[in-house]
Amino acid sequence: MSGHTTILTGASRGIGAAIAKIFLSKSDSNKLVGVARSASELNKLVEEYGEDRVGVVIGDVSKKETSVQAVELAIEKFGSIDSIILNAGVLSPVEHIADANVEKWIELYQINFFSVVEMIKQALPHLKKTNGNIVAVSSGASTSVYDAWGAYGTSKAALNHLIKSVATEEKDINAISIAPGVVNTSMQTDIRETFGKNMDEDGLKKFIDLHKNDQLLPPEVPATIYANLAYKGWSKDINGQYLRYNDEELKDSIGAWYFKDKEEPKSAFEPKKSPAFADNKISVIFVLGGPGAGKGTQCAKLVNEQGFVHLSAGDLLRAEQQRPGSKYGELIALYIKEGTIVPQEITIALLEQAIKDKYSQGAVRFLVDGFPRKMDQALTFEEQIAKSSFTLFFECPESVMLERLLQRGKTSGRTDDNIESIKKRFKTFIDTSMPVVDHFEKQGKVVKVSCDQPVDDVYTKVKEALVSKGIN
Ligand SMILES: Nc1ncnc2c1ncn2[C@@H]1O[C@H](COP(=O)(O)OP(=O)(O)OP(=O)(O)O)[C@@H](O)[C@H]1O
Ligand SMILES: O=c1ccn([C@@H]2O[C@H](COP(=O)(O)O)[C@@H](O)[C@H]2O)c(=O)[nH]1
Repeated sequence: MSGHTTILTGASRGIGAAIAKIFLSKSDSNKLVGVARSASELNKLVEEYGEDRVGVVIGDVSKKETSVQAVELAIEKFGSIDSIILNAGVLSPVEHIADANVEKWIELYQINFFSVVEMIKQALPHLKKTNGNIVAVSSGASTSVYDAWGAYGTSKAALNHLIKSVATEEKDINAISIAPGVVNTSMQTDIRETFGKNMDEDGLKKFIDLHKNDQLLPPEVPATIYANLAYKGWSKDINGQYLRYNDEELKDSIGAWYFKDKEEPKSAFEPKKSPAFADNKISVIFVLGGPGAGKGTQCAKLVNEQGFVHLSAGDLLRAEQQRPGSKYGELIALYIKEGTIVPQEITIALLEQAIKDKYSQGAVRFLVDGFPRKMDQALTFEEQIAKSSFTLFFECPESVMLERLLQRGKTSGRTDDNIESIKKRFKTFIDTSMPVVDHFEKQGKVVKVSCDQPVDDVYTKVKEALVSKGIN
């Protein structure tokens, strides 16, 4: 039996579910034993990747038999264990120490800490044979105090120490503890809706604001780091350490793709930087509409007849995905197939470069197609690159878009022109992209064109829309 086998706890939701998918899509020879309390999501993994690559253990990680079963299953089914990813964890009880219900703290420790000791102990003899990797999902709360998070924070601090200890005691294995950043999972929903009542107002507001300003990380971002670490390992000099998912120290080990500056969210009092193309040096029209509405088709006509430069964010991402040596390739592929929005840093960097290249060749009129798809992109683009003149929005019934995409899928070769991805893209469009259209509409900067007609009829309306905005 060959390939890399990992055991992943907390595999059915949030970061764990994303790690499972990313790990399994990295290589057809990767195998996973997923551990979770509920079966449904793990069974979906079995359906998608096959019984010969996915083993399932349904159980409570705080029970010894769950770890024993996971290790036994990995060995029986796949023959070895190359890594374990210790992700299962709970946040509750969120309460001040003065009010501590110690029984509840012990329950939390059973899950967040003792289950990890047990799983490491059970897997260790097998990990030693493969010089395997132990990757623990820690938290920023292990080193910083968050109000009323004493139980969780101390358990994660203990986890960091455990990882350092095992890396020191066991020379044949590697162990590392990584904090995932503030991630858009059900834990954040619980903080906002339930646990927050015991936190002080300022502490809770930070989380509410991150959510409101669309600054929570998609689970795929840290999940990619965890999957890569488990799969590829890391350099000796960081073995045993606690790091954040975007720390520079990880860069060399995994060629990671997502390293944000370590700066905190900007203060409201900081002076705003002006965009790269201030003072109307260029004109930018955002072209938005549902998947398959016909944005690309109409943009192509405008390029031919009116001399615009057409930049499709989707095309730029697909080109970056294909570019040999791209460190973002795998990540982009995953987001596109899932119909979700690639982290803005990647897309905006690609767009900025493309605009600068074209500008240096004399271009000043840009159609930016399929962007911004998310509020954070809209705000960052207008702050850092250029203000948009307006948004051309294509309205189209979903049934028509579906038909067009399925038709296009017969020849496009796109990984997202299939019914599963299309459904996800429609959902992302409604949930994530429509708020951008609403945002610009409130500023009186949206022109709508209905596009459920033949291409040339739509084009006539597009030209009228441009004329209404002073463009001939
Ligand atoms: N008005 C139209 N009538 C019929 N078919 C159309 C029309 N406009 C576009 N199409 C076809 O529908 C498909 C989707 O069009 P297009 O690629 O332009 O959409 P899009 O909005 O850019 O899609 P995506 O967001 O997925 O990139 C294409 O195969 C195109 O030929
Ligand atoms: O700003 C963007 C634009 C696109 N994406 C991703 O690409 C696919 C395909 O985009 P098309 O415009 O249909 O070519 C889209 O579903 C997203 O996954 C993105 O992340 N950010």
